[in-house]
Amino acid sequence: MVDDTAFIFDTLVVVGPGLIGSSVLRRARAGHRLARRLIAVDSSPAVCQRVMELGIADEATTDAAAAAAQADCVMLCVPVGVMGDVAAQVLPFMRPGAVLTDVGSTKVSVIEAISPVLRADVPYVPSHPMAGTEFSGPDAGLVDLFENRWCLLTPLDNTPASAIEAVRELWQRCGARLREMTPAHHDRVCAIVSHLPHLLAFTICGTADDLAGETRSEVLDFAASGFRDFTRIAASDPVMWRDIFLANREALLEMLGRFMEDAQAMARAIRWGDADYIVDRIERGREIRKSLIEKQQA
Ligand SMILES: NC(=O)C1=CN([C@@H]2O[C@H](COP(=O)(O)OP(=O)(O)OC[C@H]3O[C@@H](n4cnc5c(N)ncnc54)[C@H](O)[C@@H]3O)[C@@H](O)[C@H]2O)C=CC1
Ligand SMILES: O=C(O)C(=O)Cc1ccc(O)cc1
Repeated sequence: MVDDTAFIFDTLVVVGPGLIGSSVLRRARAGHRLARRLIAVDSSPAVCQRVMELGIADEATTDAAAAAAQADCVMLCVPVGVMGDVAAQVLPFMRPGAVLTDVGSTKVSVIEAISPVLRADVPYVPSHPMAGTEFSGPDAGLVDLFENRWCLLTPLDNTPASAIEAVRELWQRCGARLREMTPAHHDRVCAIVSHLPHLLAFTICGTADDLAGETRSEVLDFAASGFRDFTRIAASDPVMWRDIFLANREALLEMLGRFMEDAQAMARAIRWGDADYIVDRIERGREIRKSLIEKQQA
């Protein structure tokens, strides 16, 4: 049991204090007893400087090894494509018993990338807060980003219960609700609820942009009619989403295949005037929206 009147960790090191990392730092700064001391690590000196200007860490450095040596917990908040490299930079310097965690949007590939450099005396708890925005960087963080949102944990068979409990407590103090699942199940779920919607948003914006001249300017002028909601998601960070698509290739392609079949079925219903099919599909969409509102996840 974690003592809920004490800090969970003495020193928390957040590697990659962008949208997600800086939101955790802001939460820790706001008196939720995540950690007594906060160190931010980023490969960009400009990000380190900004973190200090924002006052959301006690220290900000590009020296991952020196920070890791002081950590009771290292949280990796970098794009999923560099998780393995960054883990290799911090793990050799971590103290025995310190906890490693990450916030990556894909889990099988991140665990595969980190596993070869893992140490038996450093427990690793993979996590994924299901909360975010289309913005990036340390200025984009929000103290209440995780409030009432799900955070998914995908512990390994040998992850000690005490480390899982500490990471659970950290997310709970960020306001999140916790669920545990296997990494493979996580990746299938996220492929349909998060990764495919982003793929569709990027694609529809590209399709609209490919339309010639006049029509393109009309897209911008009259976009309020549905298109606008896609553009918010399509404004997300290219490196982050490139990495997610490549990392979750199999599950994403499976969900895309199913979607394309269903889109074909809709096209067929429209061609043949199958009004009942069309209405049924729209009603299912409305039901899903209604249940999200009821669950306060809309
Ligand atoms: N943006 C979102 O809505 C969500 C993102 N995630 C995951 O969280 C992670 C971070 O995403 P964001 O906070 O959105 O990204 P971000 O772009 O806002 O921040 C990432 C930070 O990592 C730094 N960085 C990149 N490579 C590095 C390296 N090799 N060494 C040290 N620092 C490095 C960048 O300079 C940047 O400051 C990603 O793995 C993403 O999949 C998870 C949930 C939601
Ligand atoms: O901004 C949005 O709509 C998001 O979907 C944010 C988001 C992005 C990536 C994740 O892994 C989880 C949440």
